[in-house]
Amino acid sequence: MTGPAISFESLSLSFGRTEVLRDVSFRIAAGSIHAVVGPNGGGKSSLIRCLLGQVAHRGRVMLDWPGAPGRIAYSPQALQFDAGLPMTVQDFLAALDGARPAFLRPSAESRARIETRLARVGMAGKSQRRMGALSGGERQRVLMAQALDPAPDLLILDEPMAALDEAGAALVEDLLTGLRAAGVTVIWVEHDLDAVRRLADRVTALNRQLLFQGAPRDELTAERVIGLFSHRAAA
Ligand SMILES: Nc1ncnc2c1ncn2[C@@H]1O[C@H](COP(=O)(O)OP(=O)(O)OP(=O)(O)O)[C@@H](O)[C@H]1O
Repeated sequence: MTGPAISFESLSLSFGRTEVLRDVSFRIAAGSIHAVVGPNGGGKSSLIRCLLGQVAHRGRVMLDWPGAPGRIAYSPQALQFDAGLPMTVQDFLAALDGARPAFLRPSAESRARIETRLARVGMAGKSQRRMGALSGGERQRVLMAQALDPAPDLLILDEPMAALDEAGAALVEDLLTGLRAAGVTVIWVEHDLDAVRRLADRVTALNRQLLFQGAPRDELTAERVIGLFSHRAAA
């Protein structure tokens, strides 16, 4: 076991007058794959931003590590950047390494490591492609590549399969299975409920407030699923 347990306690978040999360409390077990599901605008990404410390919120988020705090990695839902930037995949991954100034050519060792990372996500040989020229799925794979190396102890995935084709989704499923075996804690925002049923240990459903949580096979019944996605986000 390398990953932490995570407790959200009475988490509330508002943007101006809009209440995005209301009194949300739940716990994620150490070393588990924990899915967060819910309708668009239901507050899933906002919950992640609270966990990452990116937004001021009420309530508490606590990480309970089994030993010394480990590495936290994050693969965001999307990457915002100017598509015209002359930035290659290699430039992007090297800049995130942060070991040397971004304008210097990465060392041979760093370039080899980037190639290995890319191969792991099915992007072998694409390090010289321009980031702005990648498809949505390829961009998603690059985001996964940066999250997986160095090996994380806590991995936060915000809709990793959203832009992926079937092969890409299968790759993410394989990666998740490997992460579980390694004892990594994974918090996984996902719309594909079949994938959640197959892979997640626990699921939490959010629509601004906590709707239900438990084992996916018990909780994601047909009725619940219809109820979950037939409404817009709560006002
Ligand atoms: N910085 C912000 N300022 C104002 N409102 C925001 C901000 N960020 C998010 N919101 C609003 O908070 C609500 C919840 O958004 P959030 O992105 O957390 O939902 P989500 O469940 O991740 O949705 P999706 O599945 O569409 O990604 C939405 O109504 C969104 O417009």
